[in-house]
Amino acid sequence: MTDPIVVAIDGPAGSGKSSVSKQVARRLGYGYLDTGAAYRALAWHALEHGIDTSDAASVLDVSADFDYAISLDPDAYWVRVGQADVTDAIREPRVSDAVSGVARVPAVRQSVNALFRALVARSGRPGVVIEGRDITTVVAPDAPVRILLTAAPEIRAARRSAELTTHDSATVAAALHQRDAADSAVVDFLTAAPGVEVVDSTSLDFDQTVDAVLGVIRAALSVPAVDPLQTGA
Ligand SMILES: Nc1ncnc2c1ncn2[C@@H]1O[C@H](COP(=O)(O)OP(=O)(O)OP(=O)(O)O)[C@@H](O)[C@H]1O
Ligand SMILES: Nc1ccn([C@@H]2O[C@H](COP(=O)(O)O)[C@@H](O)[C@H]2O)c(=O)n1
Repeated sequence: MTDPIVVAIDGPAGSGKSSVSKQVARRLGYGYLDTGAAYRALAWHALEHGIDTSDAASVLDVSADFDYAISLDPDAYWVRVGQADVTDAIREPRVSDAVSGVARVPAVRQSVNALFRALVARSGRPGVVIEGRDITTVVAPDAPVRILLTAAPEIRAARRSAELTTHDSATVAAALHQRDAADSAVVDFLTAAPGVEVVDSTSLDFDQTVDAVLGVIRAALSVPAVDPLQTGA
């Protein structure tokens, strides 16, 4: 079997990476791999064990019994740690606040990156849209399609705030920007590496952003502008 086509997408928090990538994967019949979910699940696992995620040695310790699984099906997305379905739990603000500590541990990054490559290779799909922070530069630097998905910081904060209606918008915005600052000290996802196409969704709605990303993919892969899923054929 041939290796799947890899569409690599990076970007800051709230730029639309997961929602847009999932929809793009659906439209192309590709798999969808959310790499942030692995870091979030490990942060959740560490919190369950009462670990301080800013302590790298403790994070490494707890990662030894981290039994992680994720679905690459964009229509049936789930994340598990052992027998626990953590799909929703890993989106909680307490996990978002803790995740950067986990993600800055080099041994953790190496281990999850190897897992991501293995998941893509055995996906059984013609292609996989894989999104995160270092996909275009570290995980899949040779991918035929590499995109940096951005949006103005205040727009990203407003979109995230609209999702987390139980939290006040200033708190949500501060947490999002703080996470970006911590994460960007580890990997650069704010500037496009050479050969990476920028899609700025600041003044695009969701469907327009999906179309813009599909346009970049089609141009890179020389795929016709009309696909069967889009026309309902
Ligand atoms: N172009 C867009 N216009 C309007 N809303 C959008 C657009 N793109 C994404 N959204 C919405 O913004 C919110 C954040 O998007 P999403 O969760 O996909 O971002 P993300 O980059 O994966 O964030 P994080 O890195 O924090 O997980 C979602 O509610 C999503 O539906
Ligand atoms: N390739 C990646 C992906 C994610 N991270 C870290 O995980 C956190 C959660 O990611 P989301 O995409 O779900 O927001 C993120 O804040 C990073 O700390 C990463 O380091 N590399």
